[in-house]
Amino acid sequence: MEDFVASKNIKIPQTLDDLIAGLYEAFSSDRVNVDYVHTLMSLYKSNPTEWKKFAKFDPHRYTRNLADGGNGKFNLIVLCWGEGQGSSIHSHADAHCFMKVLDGQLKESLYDWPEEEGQHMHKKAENIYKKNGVAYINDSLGLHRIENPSHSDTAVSLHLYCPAFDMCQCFDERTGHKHNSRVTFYSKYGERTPFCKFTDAVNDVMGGYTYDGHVPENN
Ligand SMILES: N[C@@H](CS(=O)O)C(=O)O
Ligand SMILES: [Fe+2]
Repeated sequence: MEDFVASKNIKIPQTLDDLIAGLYEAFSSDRVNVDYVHTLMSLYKSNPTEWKKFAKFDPHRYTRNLADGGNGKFNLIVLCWGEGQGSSIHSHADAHCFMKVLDGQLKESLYDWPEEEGQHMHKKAENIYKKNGVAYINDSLGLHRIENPSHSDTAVSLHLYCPAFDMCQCFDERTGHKHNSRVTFYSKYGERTPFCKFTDAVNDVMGGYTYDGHVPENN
């Protein structure tokens, strides 16, 4: 990574604001340089005083808290994982997905896309990411599930999605059956989003039962 830093002349982000400024620059053109963004996110050293305002936990499920809308190019989201909380196996709506651990540890289980329904899904790898580690996935690499494996410590991660998305697919590990799922924001810019019951056909929600003012199309 150091060679890459030297050769690309990357300015090391000293603060979360520096990181966000670097990301705006990185996403100012339409081509996403995955290695560059990965390096930039790795170089930022997590400082809780900078991201605590976004980190809102829920006792029942992991939360998604919008930190920056990336000028319409990307979403930067702080995810909070209580002890033992995790996501279901899911896809990423054709987006680039970067995940940096800000606190604690997270376990990623990687799966192949199911070839046909009715078969147990194949787990192809398991990775543990420690504080400041960065993971990357997109749909061509497969599906994943993230968990906080600790039963005594919480975990926090910073996710960058480009482009932003509000629906993805979730999969049943035993059968490969998939269904559409809405991804919501538990808070935006540090403010809790108001509760609302959805009335459309999508009944699964990732990231907290909230309504963020935008109703996606029915599935
Ligand atoms: N992609 C998930 C988080 S994770 O489990 O990777 C989400 O945006 O909610
Ligand atoms: Fe994910």
